[in-house]
Amino acid sequence: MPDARTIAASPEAAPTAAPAASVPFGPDRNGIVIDIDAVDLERNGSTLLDGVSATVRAGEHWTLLGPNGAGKSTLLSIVGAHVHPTRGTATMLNHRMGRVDVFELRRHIGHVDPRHPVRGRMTMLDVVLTGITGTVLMKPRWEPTDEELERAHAQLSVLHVDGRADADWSVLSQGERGRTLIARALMPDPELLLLDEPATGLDVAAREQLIASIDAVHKARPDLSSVLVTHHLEELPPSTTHAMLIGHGRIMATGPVDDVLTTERVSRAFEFPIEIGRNGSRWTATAAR
Ligand SMILES: Nc1ncnc2c1ncn2[C@@H]1O[C@H](COP(=O)(O)OP(=O)(O)OP(=O)(O)O)[C@@H](O)[C@H]1O
Repeated sequence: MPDARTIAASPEAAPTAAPAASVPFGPDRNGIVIDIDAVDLERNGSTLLDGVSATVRAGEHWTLLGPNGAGKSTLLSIVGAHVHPTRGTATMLNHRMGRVDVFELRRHIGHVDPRHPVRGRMTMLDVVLTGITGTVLMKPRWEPTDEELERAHAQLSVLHVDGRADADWSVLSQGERGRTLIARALMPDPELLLLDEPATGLDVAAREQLIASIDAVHKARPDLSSVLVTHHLEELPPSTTHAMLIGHGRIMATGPVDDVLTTERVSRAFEFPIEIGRNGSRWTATAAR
């Protein structure tokens, strides 16, 4: 059995940390949905996050950018209430980690994880419906209501894949899977949507459709806030409002997207000369000559 010191130092989110909350899950009275304050995360003797602070308000769409190993997914796992900070505080939807049942908190956060493990025979619609139960598999003896079925189809329709609702997961393309996972994450009607490299492995057409779908979701749900992790500026939806650059577990720049995504700041974060450009509502990044 682990001793008390091991438990206290464990970064894994304890499932039953505190009594059920009476405060509703949503923005606080200042409209803040994510409040990360002076967060450090240590694992196996390494510092993965070092003094990270971030504030996200309702309706903002953030991107978290940085080189491989910078700490992006680690930060997203704290915001998704999967990992506790070693030091500092993480408050999402007006509930601080350590004082809230993380399972309850997670039900209000849509998390699109490209490594989502679908098992057994499931259709696209089945996978979307598991967003209601918060499970990987269809819950035994659980049946969706007509309203839930209608909502699942409506989500797939916004993402332009409703025609494939009955297709088996095993035959879906990467792009169809990506959009299925977004629809799944939206099923509980979350206040916060986290997207971890949603365009990984997509061809250019599927990537463009995905970006258009994310924009459509932002338009359909103006109160929704989102955080999208990527390495590629070309993958940023035009609806992106803010950006954070992260390097070696530290924040390098944060603020409105046009202030942060500059040639100088991006080059510093990636430790490589990169020229940032705009192509209409999109961003480009090329090696500076
Ligand atoms: N359990 C762990 N123990 C020690 N180091 C870890 C652990 N988990 C992650 N790391 C390290 O933490 C650093 C940050 O990892 P993270 O996955 O957050 O980076 P990232 O910015 O998302 O990277 P990528 O762009 O490559 O996905 C990496 O160097 C990784 O090897």
